[in-house]
Amino acid sequence: MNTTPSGKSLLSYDWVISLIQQTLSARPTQTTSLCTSLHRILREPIHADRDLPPFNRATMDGFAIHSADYKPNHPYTVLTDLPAGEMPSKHINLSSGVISIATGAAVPATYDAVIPIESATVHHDSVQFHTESITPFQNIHQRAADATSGQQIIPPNIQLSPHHLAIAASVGHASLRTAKQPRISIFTTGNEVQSPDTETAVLQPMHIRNANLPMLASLISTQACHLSHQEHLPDHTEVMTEAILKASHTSDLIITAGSISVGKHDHIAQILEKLGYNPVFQGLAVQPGKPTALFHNTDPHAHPPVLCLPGNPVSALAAFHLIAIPILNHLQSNPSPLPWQRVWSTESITPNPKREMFRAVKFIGDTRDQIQLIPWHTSGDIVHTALADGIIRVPLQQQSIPPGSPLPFLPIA
Ligand SMILES: Nc1nc2c(c(=O)[nH]1)N[C@H]1C(S)=C(S)[C@@H](COP(=O)(O)OP(=O)(O)OC[C@H]3O[C@@H](n4cnc5c(N)ncnc54)[C@H](O)[C@@H]3O)O[C@H]1N2
Ligand code: MOO
Repeated sequence: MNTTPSGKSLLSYDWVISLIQQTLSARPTQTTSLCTSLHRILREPIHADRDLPPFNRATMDGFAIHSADYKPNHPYTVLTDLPAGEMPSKHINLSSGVISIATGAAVPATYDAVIPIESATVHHDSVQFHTESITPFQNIHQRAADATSGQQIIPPNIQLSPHHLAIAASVGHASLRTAKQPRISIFTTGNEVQSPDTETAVLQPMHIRNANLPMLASLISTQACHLSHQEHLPDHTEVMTEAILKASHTSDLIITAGSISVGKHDHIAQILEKLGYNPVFQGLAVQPGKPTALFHNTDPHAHPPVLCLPGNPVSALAAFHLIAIPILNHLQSNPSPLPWQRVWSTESITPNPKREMFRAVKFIGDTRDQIQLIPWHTSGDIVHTALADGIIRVPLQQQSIPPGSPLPFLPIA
């Protein structure tokens, strides 16, 4: 049976994703100013407050004309010049000639076409055009062509990009209703793990430097959330308990790395259980990332969920992409799926028949859909990811996967 050493069954990755969706609740809604709304999840539909464009907009600098009156090389009187943002004087009889018009100006109702300046020869207040014929509404972006007043133009629950802010601004939203971003605390663990700035000469032979803290903190910065705290903890239950309790006040999710396997010095699960936490899942049939666990508390208002990533840096990297990002998306009701894409293997791959394998790969050639495995030296080897473009998902199966087979690929941040 596919179990952890403590006898619990390992859950499939897909099952764990559905458990996340069933167990965690989405964050509340708040109002954010337009300029602070970038990358947040929109929680309201945005409607056009008037027709878009609101008037027949000239799309070229040139001359506004009534198309039915058009004759090539005929001299037309230029009645006035119309810059964007202005109206022609009411005293001008527009049907007695054409007007010079700027891109972005509202074309008066008398006219239904704009001839670009490049097709015109101007002589004082007279103009002739060289084009053979013109068509109604040429070079005019017609009123309501983009949206009619009241029409929904951005649906709710999408992640806001700069162009969404442009759309919202154009219909008069100086602020938006968005999902509150989760505040995240990160803890790495381990007495052997020293600060990255420890000098080589000072580092003990049995010590290593902290690779996970900068990696996880920067991964958080790629997501729509707020890093409220980051700290390295020794393998000391009281210190770890205190730190987790303290972070509970300022976090909507706590992420730990390490100390979650089955060894004597792996304390996190027992600490969480003493604090009233229960596992949502603990142990996945994946490699790397097997010990990954999610705990939630019987008192979720006082104690945020805790996601425990394995300490091995490649496991933490993979589990962040595979598990933490779906959790962060779910907390904000961001329905975006992970950006899996299909790639083709250029070599034969031997799957793990008990655990779905996730492996670092790099693209071969320019098409970015042919991949090569990067040799794997255990999940402790972060060095092998240096040239990785992403990870592939290798299905659970006995038979080897022949070259040319399609596989799901997830880019790494
Ligand atoms: N008897 C068993 N032992 C292990 C099992 C198992 O099923 N039975 N699972 C293995 C797997 S798979 C993994 S993954 C690791 C995960 O263990 P932990 O999450 O408890 O992590 P640690 O033991 O604390 O550390 C593992 C490894 O990673 C290094 N590490 C930890 N933190 C950092 C850091 N911040 N920066 C760099 N490297 C770090 C640590 O020194 C260890 O070498 O358990 C297996 N064992
Ligand atoms: O799950 Mo561990 O992350 O396989 O090495």
